[in-house]
Amino acid sequence: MTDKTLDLPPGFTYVPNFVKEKAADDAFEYLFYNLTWQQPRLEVYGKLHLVPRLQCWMGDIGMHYQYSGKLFKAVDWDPYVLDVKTQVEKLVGKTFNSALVNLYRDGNDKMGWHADDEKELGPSPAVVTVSFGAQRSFQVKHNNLGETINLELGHGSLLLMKPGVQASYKHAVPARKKVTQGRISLTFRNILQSD
Ligand SMILES: O=C(O)CCC(=O)C(=O)O
Ligand SMILES: [Fe+2]
Repeated sequence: MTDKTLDLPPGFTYVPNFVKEKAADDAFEYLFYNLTWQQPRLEVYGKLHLVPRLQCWMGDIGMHYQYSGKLFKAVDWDPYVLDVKTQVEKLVGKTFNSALVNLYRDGNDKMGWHADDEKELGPSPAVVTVSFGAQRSFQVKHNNLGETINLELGHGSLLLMKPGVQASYKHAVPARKKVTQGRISLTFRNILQSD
């Protein structure tokens, strides 16, 4: 696999047209209407807040995921997401047993700064994001360097964060008030322990 965008930080690989445009259009529509979306409440500094996006956690049977002190039980693989997973695994050369699927209904929905560094992912996970719908900024910031790098994740694109990235960088999807369209991201992960 070659890095298509040369100014990415080390450990990041971006593939703009991982899913072709027409198939990506169909994928957005299909996922939007067919997944069971949830908007969990998470506790932040002792107060419960609805997460500012919708999500669907899926994976192999028995997978669960601890996130901000809350346990999410995976629903069964959606057949289309499973198909994308197989293509991702071929490209990346790693296997994944779960996916957090995020729906940003419009530019008000967002995800704050974090690393995908939950202990269930192991010390040095690979995380892959496949995006459908509105182009959104994906910001990346090194833990010791101030600079925020803006990546634009397009419709049908794939972003790979290689092993090691989560220990050094945080990432976020900031609000973009002018964006009126939705975006869905499939974020493939490998959870080490299961029931
Ligand atoms: O929507 C995205 O591209 C990023 C999502 C993300 O960082 C996550 O699910 O942990
Ligand atoms: Fe993340």
